[in-house]
Amino acid sequence: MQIKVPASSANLGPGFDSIGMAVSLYLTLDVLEPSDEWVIDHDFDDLPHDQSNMIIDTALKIKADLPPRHLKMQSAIPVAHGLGSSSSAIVAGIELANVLGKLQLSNDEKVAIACEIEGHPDNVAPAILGGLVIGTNVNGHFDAIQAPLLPYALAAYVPAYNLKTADARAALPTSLTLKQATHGSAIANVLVAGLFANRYDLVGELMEADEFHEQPRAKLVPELAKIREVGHEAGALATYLSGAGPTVMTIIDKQGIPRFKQLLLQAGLSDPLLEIEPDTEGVQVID
Ligand SMILES: Nc1ncnc2c1ncn2[C@@H]1O[C@H](COP(=O)(O)OP(=O)(O)O)[C@@H](O)[C@H]1O
Ligand SMILES: N[C@@H](CCOP(=O)(O)O)C(=O)O
Repeated sequence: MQIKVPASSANLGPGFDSIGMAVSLYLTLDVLEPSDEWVIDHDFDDLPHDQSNMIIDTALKIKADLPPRHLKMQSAIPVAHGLGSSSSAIVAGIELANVLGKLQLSNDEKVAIACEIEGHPDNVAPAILGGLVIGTNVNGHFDAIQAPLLPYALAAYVPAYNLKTADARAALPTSLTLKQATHGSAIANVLVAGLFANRYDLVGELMEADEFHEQPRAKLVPELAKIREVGHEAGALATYLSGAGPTVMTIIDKQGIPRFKQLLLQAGLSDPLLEIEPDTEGVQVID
């Protein structure tokens, strides 16, 4: 049996900690034979191979008496790069507990559990549900709703350096003025309305008008401003900091990507540019 989990690109600009999109990079987890101890094979130097691995740790948080298995994990999701690698591990762990423990969890239950672990829904909710998802917690429960996807391709600029989410969150202010909070929230509100009204140009403009997190994080990801400028020249709809970075996501017509890539190189930006697209399936179990 195999569990397949998509990466996720969170925030989409002003949707900080609330809006996220599943994207076509995947973690796969092969559930192999029973074992005396939990063992997970993978090729990531910095990740553990025992039950301290986030995938197994998450599964045991949900069902502590799961009998140990030999697992094999492969992932195209760069770790600590703003593409939801930690969330993909959490969601894989929830699904592992769900299947091995025969829990029959609903998607809403998976989302609620994942949000409680991660603390915010904008990676785990799209990784579970697929598509573009908007969520938050209210009165002690998390809820997430899918919104229409933008009919565009995605180009993810992936700098070589890592940026742990915790470090990028430490760069944020602890408070905002009422004016900043209400205006930043209003921008996100109109972005969501624009998604349902197919007002793509307005959505693109609002995606680049975040007032919560991109400015204080700009010093950690100096490429963002330049990529956004090059994106405008290439006719992209929008460019935003993917999650906590350093990945920078550009929403662009597929046929515009080659010229975008060429303009980035001319601007001295030569790190990998991944041509991806939204994922619409979310977490899958493949027998
Ligand atoms: N495939 C994986 N398997 C197990 N743990 C993982 C995996 N991917 C990420 N993690 C855990 O998540 C941490 C990175 O989380 P974070 O800083 O939030 O980065 P990201 O922006 O990629 O989510 C890693 O240090 C590791 O502990
Ligand atoms: N809203 C969070 C999103 C973190 O996403 P990740 O892919 O970097 O884990 C934040 O911006 O801190």
